[in-house]
Amino acid sequence: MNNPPEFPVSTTIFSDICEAIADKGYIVVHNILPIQTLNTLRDELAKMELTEFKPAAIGRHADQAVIEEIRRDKILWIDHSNTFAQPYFDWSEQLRLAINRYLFLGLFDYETMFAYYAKGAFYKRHVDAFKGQSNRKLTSILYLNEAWQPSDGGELLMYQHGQSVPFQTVEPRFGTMVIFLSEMFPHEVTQSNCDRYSLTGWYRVNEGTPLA
Ligand SMILES: O=C(O)CCC(=O)C(=O)O
Ligand SMILES: [Fe+2]
Repeated sequence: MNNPPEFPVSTTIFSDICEAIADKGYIVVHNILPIQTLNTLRDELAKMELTEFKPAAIGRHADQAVIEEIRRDKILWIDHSNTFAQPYFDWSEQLRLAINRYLFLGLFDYETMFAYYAKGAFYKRHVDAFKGQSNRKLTSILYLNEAWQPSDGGELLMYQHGQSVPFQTVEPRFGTMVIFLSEMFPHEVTQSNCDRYSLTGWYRVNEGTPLA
């Protein structure tokens, strides 16, 4: 067996993530980013007018009534023009390079959005990418809810395909990140009983890259 590539000492978390993705397809990590980075993301998110958040869509063909049956979150795409998120983008880029080096996934770029679930919002069971139909390969979700309580709901439930009992429940606590292969796990967000904030990203392969 080949030795895994070496990682800089300060980034052993990347090797842990790569190993977990290779082994079981997902990982949940707590306190994943420096507290300053998390605080900045939370502060900037709080400053953004919630009116800037738009109801999320699902594919091209569903009408708004159908969408609201499936998901009630509101989203706001962010990119490099949002300079406050640079440390987050730098970290995400290091992860992309590590994954490509270790797993040869050919991740090409990264799209990311803030998601806001108001009281009562949810997202029914779905997969982020269908095999052969999407260039989304890897999903990352960073939670930014400081005083989260179990009674607040809004949990991420992860399923194996064909199973109706979740194998993993993730509480959307401040600084927790879940990373998973986008095609591999159906998942849902249970009804949130209070405001719930997250930063969701998808690593994509290049359009035109044949999907395995
Ligand atoms: O916020 C979460 O826990 C999951 C969100 C999700 O599944 C999605 O945006 O596709
Ligand atoms: Fe999803």
